[in-house]
Amino acid sequence: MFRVLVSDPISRDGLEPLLEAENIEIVQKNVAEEENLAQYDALFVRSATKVTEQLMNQMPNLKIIARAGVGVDNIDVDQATRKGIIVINAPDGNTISTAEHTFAMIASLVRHIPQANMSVKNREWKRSSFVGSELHGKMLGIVGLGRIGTELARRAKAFGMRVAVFDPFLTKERSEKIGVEKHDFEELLNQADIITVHTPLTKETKGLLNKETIGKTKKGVYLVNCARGGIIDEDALCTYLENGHVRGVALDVFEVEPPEHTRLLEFEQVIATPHLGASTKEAQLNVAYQVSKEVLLFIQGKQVTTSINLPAMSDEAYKKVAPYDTLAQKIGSFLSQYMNQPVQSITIEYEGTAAEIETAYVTKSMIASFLKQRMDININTVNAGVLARERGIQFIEKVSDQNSGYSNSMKVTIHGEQTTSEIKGTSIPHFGERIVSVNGFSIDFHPSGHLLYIQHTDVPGVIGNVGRILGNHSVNIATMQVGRKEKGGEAIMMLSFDRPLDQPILSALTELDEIVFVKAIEL
Ligand SMILES: NC(=O)C1=CN([C@@H]2O[C@H](COP(=O)(O)OP(=O)(O)OC[C@H]3O[C@@H](n4cnc5c(N)ncnc54)[C@H](O)[C@@H]3O)[C@@H](O)[C@H]2O)C=CC1
Ligand SMILES: O=C(O)CCC(=O)C(=O)O
Repeated sequence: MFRVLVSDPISRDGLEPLLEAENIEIVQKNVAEEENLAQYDALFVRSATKVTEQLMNQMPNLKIIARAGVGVDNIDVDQATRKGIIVINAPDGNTISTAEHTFAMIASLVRHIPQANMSVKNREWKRSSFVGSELHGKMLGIVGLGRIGTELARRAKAFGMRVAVFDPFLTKERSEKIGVEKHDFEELLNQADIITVHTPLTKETKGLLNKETIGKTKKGVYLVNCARGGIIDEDALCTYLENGHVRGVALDVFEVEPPEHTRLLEFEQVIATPHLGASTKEAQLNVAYQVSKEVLLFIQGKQVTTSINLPAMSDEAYKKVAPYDTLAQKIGSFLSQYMNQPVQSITIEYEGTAAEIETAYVTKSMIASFLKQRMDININTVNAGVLARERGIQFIEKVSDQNSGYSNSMKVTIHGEQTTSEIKGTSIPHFGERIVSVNGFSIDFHPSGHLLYIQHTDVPGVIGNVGRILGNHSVNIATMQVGRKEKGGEAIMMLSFDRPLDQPILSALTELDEIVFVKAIEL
C-alpha cells in the first residue's frame, strides 16, 4: 500500500489519477493533526504547510513531496535532497490564473476599484476622489519573464501597454518573439509606470526592490507583487508610500502570511488579496491533476518529469538511458564491493552512443549504487551527489563521441586511498550489459548474480585447482571467463554460481599458491 497525505486544501477531482489506481490510500488531513506521520510515502502540499527538516524527520518513509503549485520556498529542498526525497511541482497549471489575477490587480490599482467599492458600500458618492489613469500607452515593467510574466505581457499588450522586461536569462530572440523590450534593471526602474515582479524568491531576488532600487523608479510609480512576499522589501515600501514617491501598491503575497503585523495594510494606497493568484477552480484542478499523474508515474517506477531535485527526463529520454542506468548500477556496486577502502574520487567516462544520453542521471545512479554498499541510509539518484561530496568523494564525468572498439561504453575509475580500480562495460541491444574490462584485463561477462573474481598468476593448472576446490564444496560453476594481459603474467577469472559462496570456500581458494586475490561479489 502506498500512502499519500494531502496536507493543504487540494482539489479532490484533481487527485483522480491516484484515486482510480489500486493500492493507494489517500488521507486529506493537515500534518499538524496527523499523529502517525511515519506511515506516509508521499506528501502533497500547497503553500501553507511548511515542509521543514523536522517534519521530514517525522516521516522516515517519505519518498516524494508534491507541491500542487509552482513556488517550492515552503519546502526545505536541500534537506529533502539529502534524504533522497524527490520534490516535484506543477510548473504551469496555475500560470494563466496567476497572470489573470495580476492583471486584475493592476487594473484595480490604477482605477482604485477596491477603495471605490468600499466607499460606495459606506453609502458615499465621491467620484472625484477616485480619478484613475489609463493603462493604454503606459509602460509595464515586468521583472522575470517566465511563464507568468509572459502571459501577463500578452495581456498588457492587448490593453495597448508598452512592456519592458528585465530578466537576466532572457535572450534577445525570445524578447523579440514575445514583442517586449528587453532592458537592464536600472533602465526598467527609471522608465516603467507600473512594475510587477514574477521571479521565484531566491537569495538574489529577496529584496530586489528595496530602499535603493525603489528610489530609482519614476515618481508616482505603481508596484505589484503577486509572486512571493519579500521580493519587494515591505519596510522600503512603507517609506516610499509615506513620502508619496510610490503612488500605489498591489500585493497578493507577504513576507509573513497572514500579514498580521505589517504596517502596509494601513495605507489607503495599498490593495491586497490573501495569496489568491492560483485560487481558481481551473488552476487547482490543473495543479492537483499534474502532481497526481507525476506521483503515479513514480509509484509505477517510471520517470517523473517535473522534479526540482532530479534531472528532468521525459519517458522517451529514459528509455534511452535505462540500459546504461542498469550497467552503471552494476559497475558501481561491483567496484564498491571489490574496493574495500576509502575512496577519494570517481571518474565516469562515456563513449560512443553512451555519450548521447542524459549522462548526469546515469552518473548519479552509479554513485548511488556505489555508496549503497557502504551506507545504511536511503540513497538514490536524488541525494547521491550531495552525499558523495559530503564524504569528500569527488566525481568527474567525461563524455566523448569517439569509440574504442565498442559502439557504446562506460568506464568507471575509482581512486581509493590505497589502490585505483577501473571497470569498463557496454550495453548490447537485445543482449544486455557486459563487462569487457576489469583493471585493464580484457574479459566478457554478464554482471549479475553470485560472482567470484579471482586474480592469479597465469600458470597451468590454476583453473583445474579452482574447479577441484569448488567441486569438493559441492559448488556448481554456472559460467566462467578468463582474461590476461600477457602470457605467464597476471590473469583474472570471473565465475558465476547459483548460490552465494561462503567464507570457508573463499579461504580454501585463497590458500592456493597461484592465487593473488579472491573476492565474492553479489550483484
Ligand atoms: N501568487 C500566487 O498564487 C502564485 C505565485 N507564483 C510565484 O510566481 C513565481 C514565478 O512563476 P513562473 O512564472 O511560473 O516561474 P518561471 O520559473 O517560469 O519564471 C521565473 C522567471 O524569473 C526569472 N528570474 C530568476 N531570477 C531573476 C532575477 N534575479 N531577476 C529577474 N528575473 C529573474 C527567470 O529567468 C524566469 O524567467 C513563482 O516562483 C512563484 O513564487 C506562482 C504561482 C502562483
Ligand atoms: O497554492 C497556492 O494557492 C499558492 C500558489 C503559489 O503561490 C505557487 O504556485 O507558487
